[in-house]
Amino acid sequence: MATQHSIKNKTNGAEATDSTLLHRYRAAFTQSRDAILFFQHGRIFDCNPAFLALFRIPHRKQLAKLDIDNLSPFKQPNGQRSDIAGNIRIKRALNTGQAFFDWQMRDLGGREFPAEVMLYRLDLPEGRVLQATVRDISERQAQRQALLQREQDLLEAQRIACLGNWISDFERSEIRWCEQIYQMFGRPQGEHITHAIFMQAVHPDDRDHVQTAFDAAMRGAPYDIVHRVVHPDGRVRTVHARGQIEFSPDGQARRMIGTVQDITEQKRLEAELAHSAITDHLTGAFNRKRFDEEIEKALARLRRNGVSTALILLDIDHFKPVNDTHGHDVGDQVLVELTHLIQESLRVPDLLARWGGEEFVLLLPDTGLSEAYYLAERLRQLIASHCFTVVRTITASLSLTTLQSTDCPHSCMKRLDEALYQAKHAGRNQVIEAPPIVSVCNQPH
Ligand SMILES: Nc1nc2c(ncn2[C@@H]2O[C@H](COP(=O)(O)OP(=O)(O)OP(=O)(O)O)[C@@H](O)[C@H]2O)c(=O)[nH]1
Repeated sequence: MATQHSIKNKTNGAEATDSTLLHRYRAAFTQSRDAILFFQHGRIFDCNPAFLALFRIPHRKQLAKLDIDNLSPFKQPNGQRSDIAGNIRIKRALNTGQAFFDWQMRDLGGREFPAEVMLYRLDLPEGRVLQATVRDISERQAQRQALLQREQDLLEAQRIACLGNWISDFERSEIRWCEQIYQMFGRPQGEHITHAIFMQAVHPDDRDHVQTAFDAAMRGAPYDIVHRVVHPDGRVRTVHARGQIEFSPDGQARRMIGTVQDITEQKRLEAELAHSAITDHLTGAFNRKRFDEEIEKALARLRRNGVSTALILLDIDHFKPVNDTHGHDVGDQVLVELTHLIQESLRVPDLLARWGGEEFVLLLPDTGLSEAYYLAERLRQLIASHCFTVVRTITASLSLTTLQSTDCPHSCMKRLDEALYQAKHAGRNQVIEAPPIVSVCNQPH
């Protein structure tokens, strides 16, 4: 008795479940937001409301007149004819049971839109039919397009800023560079980059510096370094790299993520600025600022190591008549020519500065009085024998001295000035040695 009752319940339960399921399937079909249709031999014989809405079919009765080809434009965006390309996919679904693809659709109002299509073959007692699920992906594509556009904008901004981004993946032992960095490093796009290849591209003189910064970054310090890179063709660029290590929860360094900026041009401008700050614009000789720095260093060297430094002061004779007779431009030209003439006679450590107007000063490290006299005399003769543009002949008067440990810049320049005055008074075009007196410096400097 008990067994009979239980079978009846089971039977009732099974009947109830089937009808519920049918109800649910129907609801899923009619309420689905995806457009679903069934077709056979190109004719649609059933669809859900989402399909009618998506393709703007006003009434279900119109389905009878509708061919599956009416739902696509004549050609797909890749130029293929929709009917031919569509048939290939239908055949694939019939043969293999399914086919998934992206497709350009067209509704009855003529609006075209991209869609994702899933075709399933259904083997029904009345024959093989195809179920198609069509999903409008125009919004997704618009989002993808916007994302692509943003990526391109970012790349463009990075290009303008000469900036690139990189990831050093320690787990895979590789470095991933953006396009920009391959250009910055002069490497072929897409080359597999390892730490060793990166270090090879770093200027040999900067490698230790980069490795030290990298090791510090591995201990958690920010990676922030300026270094040079050498292109395979030998060109050198200067870059500013910044990065930060990412650690896993157990404290393992997983990867370093960062940026690198090409600052070659900025460095060139800085160097140009620094150079112009210590250079006389007309002649290209150093200016007084640079001379003042160098004389202080020479005095410090003398006091520390007893290294002798000589100074020569040079003043063009009768320069005023040059300007008065030939004009200021010719006077300028004489100053430039004279500078080149002197510079060609100097050693690398010697420094030529324009002291003012038509006066120049030479600082000669590691030079004694007799050597300085020899150079001064040589310069005097060179100037007197040189044929200057327009003016042809000019002469110069020179004085010289060596730095004394009790000197200050002011005292030795005073000594030189006095000796130069004597040279002028003695008839110009001559060299006078300033007596090496022990000076007491009371001038603030
Ligand atoms: N063209 C040109 N002339 C300059 C420049 N700086 C100074 N001078 C000129 O140099 C001349 C110097 O004249 P003075 O100080 O009288 O000396 P000098 O005529 O050379 O006579 P001595 O030094 O006594 O032999 C002046 O005419 C200045 O105008 C410059 O940058 N360009």
